[in-house]
Amino acid sequence: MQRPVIGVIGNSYLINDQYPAHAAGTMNCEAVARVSGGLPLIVPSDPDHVTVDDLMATCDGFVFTGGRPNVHPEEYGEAETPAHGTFDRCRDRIALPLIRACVDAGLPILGICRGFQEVNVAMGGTLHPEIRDLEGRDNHRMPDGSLEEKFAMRHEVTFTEGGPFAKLMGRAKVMTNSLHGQGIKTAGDRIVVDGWAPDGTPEATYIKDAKGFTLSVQWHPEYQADKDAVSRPLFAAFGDAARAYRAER
Ligand SMILES: N[C@@H](CCC(=O)NCCCC(=O)O)C(=O)O
Repeated sequence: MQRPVIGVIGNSYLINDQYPAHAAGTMNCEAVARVSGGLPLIVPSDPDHVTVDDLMATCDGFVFTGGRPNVHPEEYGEAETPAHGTFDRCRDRIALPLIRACVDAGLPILGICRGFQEVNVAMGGTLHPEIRDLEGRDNHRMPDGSLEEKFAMRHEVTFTEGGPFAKLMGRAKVMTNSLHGQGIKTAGDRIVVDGWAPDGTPEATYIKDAKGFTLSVQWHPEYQADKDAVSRPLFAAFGDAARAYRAER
């Protein structure tokens, strides 16, 4: 069977501060190709170029990747403030309806960092603009330094005993990296938080009663996914779900 086609939801960049480009991190495509066994297809996140129907007809799964710009707070009914940072309204306009359509259709999705936050907002949840400013919460932002230092293990994540993440990982606690400023404030409809950082920040979710794969994580499993004992089962299970979806349709 042909490999499942995995839409890798991209971000907008200005190369050399001048040349507009749609791109997705190489690590995401490597994880999809090497660990999920899928064909990575980078998606330009702009409703002028792609539609939800086009994408669903083409792809057997989607990775909603990380990205610096935050989901616009209007998407969850809050007014914009300086704390909300920068936005990518084009990605919001594709990613949020695409997530809802995939959940309805049972098409597998994997949310990563910004993608994890998008899944929550798409289902009606809200976000804190800056979790390190909250009482008792830690700084989860990306550290300075080399790529190795940025993606180094930073904190434990504890999963619900017997939940899908604990079953997938074969253990209730794992170590993860951490490269985000925002976090889930209220969980959306059917969003089940299944893993937490030591400060209580939600780190792993799934969508209750969804027909397809819906696991999402606040950390970045795409970093060295083929070598990492936490990333590997996640991308492998996502690939299995996309293969099953492709075989069925
Ligand atoms: N904007 C959100 C999400 C953070 C996130 O996805 N970080 C990864 C950035 C990787 C990149 O620059 O491509 C937040 O800060 O919470």
